[in-house]
Amino acid sequence: MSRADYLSRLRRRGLDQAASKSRDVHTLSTPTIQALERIAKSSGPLLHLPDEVETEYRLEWRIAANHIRVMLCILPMSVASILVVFGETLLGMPEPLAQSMRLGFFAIALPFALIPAAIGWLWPHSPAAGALLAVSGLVSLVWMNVLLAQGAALGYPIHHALLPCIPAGLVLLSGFRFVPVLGLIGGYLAVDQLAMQYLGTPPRTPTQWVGEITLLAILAAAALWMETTRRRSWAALRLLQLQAHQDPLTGLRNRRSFEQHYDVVAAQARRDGKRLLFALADLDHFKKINDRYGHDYGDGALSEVAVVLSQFSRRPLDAVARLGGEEFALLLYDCDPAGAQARLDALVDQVRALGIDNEEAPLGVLTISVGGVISDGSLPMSELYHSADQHLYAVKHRGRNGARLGPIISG
Ligand SMILES: Nc1nc2c(ncn2[C@@H]2O[C@H](COP(=O)(O)OP(=O)(O)OP(=O)(O)O)[C@@H](O)[C@H]2O)c(=O)[nH]1
Repeated sequence: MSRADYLSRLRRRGLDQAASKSRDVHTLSTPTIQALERIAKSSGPLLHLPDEVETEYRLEWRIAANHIRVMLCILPMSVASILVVFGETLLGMPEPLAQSMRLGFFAIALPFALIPAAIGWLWPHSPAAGALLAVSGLVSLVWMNVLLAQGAALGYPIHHALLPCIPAGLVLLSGFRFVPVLGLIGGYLAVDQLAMQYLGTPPRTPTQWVGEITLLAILAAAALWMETTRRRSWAALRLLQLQAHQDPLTGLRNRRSFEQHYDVVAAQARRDGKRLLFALADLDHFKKINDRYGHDYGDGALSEVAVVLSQFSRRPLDAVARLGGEEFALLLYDCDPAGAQARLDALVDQVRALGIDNEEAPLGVLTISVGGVISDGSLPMSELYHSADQHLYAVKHRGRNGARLGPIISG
């Protein structure tokens, strides 16, 4: 089964949630890492993140900004509802205008603000809330223009300054994202022109125009600045995250990242009644390599073994890590004993087949010893580690270059 097929099957079963919870923070391509490094140091505007991480950035931002966006939808609407309900008494509005205001507010503005707020609350991953808010802003703008025209006809002029409050609010709700903000400003100006032409909104004075255009330009500049700063900090944070979870020599997960991943995978295995393979792999006579060929050669050997190991981690919930020194760990989700034994044997064969010189070792090449256990996810990783280590020790004891799989263990 190809990786794409497997991913779509996972999605159907809802496992992708677990995979994304334990996001493979260390698996970014070298060009992406280099681009992130450039962005983190750059002082230029509008930094474009590499495609590999752009979606991740947007998703994280959408989720992080969600609560505040929901609050921003609800709070101004609550204040506006008071003004709208008591418009006649508080603002001395003529009755027909107050009536249209109430109608427009409860039929258009309020639902158009509350529905996106609810969508954002219930489905924070979805981009629908943002899109709906933009539509809601434009519809509210048309409604405001109708009120302006009606106010002028009734001799109760409503100030034009109320109009740019709508794009200003939307810019805030968009989290000052530059491209959507430009779209909003364009939409605002278009609705404005159409309203003047077809709804009879009174034209602005030149000073009003200057004020309005200046405000829109300030909003656009603020969005550009915020978006650039945010992208730069995100790139720096992503690099830090990468370093905190990655072994610098081999690029594999480090122990911390592996332990976090194990917790997620174990919980998923318990939920789905699946088994997982946990294996410890330790290079044989590695000290002889360092002593005979030097530390750099040893480092190269570790990197090559890491490449072999990473090929055994094919599914989204699988993982491979360098726990320290010449010790590696492998975690395979949904693995039965026969499959597990076959993979561990293949690992041993493939490391030996690398043919990395180790003249002072019995076989003349670098080999690996592996101890593994299968569990149902009910045990903490420390117990699997302890058990796998005993099997690994047994392999070392009986001459190395082999794999031993223990019986299934559970809590
Ligand atoms: N080159 C290099 N060597 C490392 C690194 N980390 C640990 N080592 C070396 O790995 C060697 C481990 O030696 P031992 O623990 O005696 O294990 P071994 O020689 O592989 O013997 P067995 O495990 O019993 O087969 C030591 O010489 C460490 O210095 C590293 O990052 N790079």
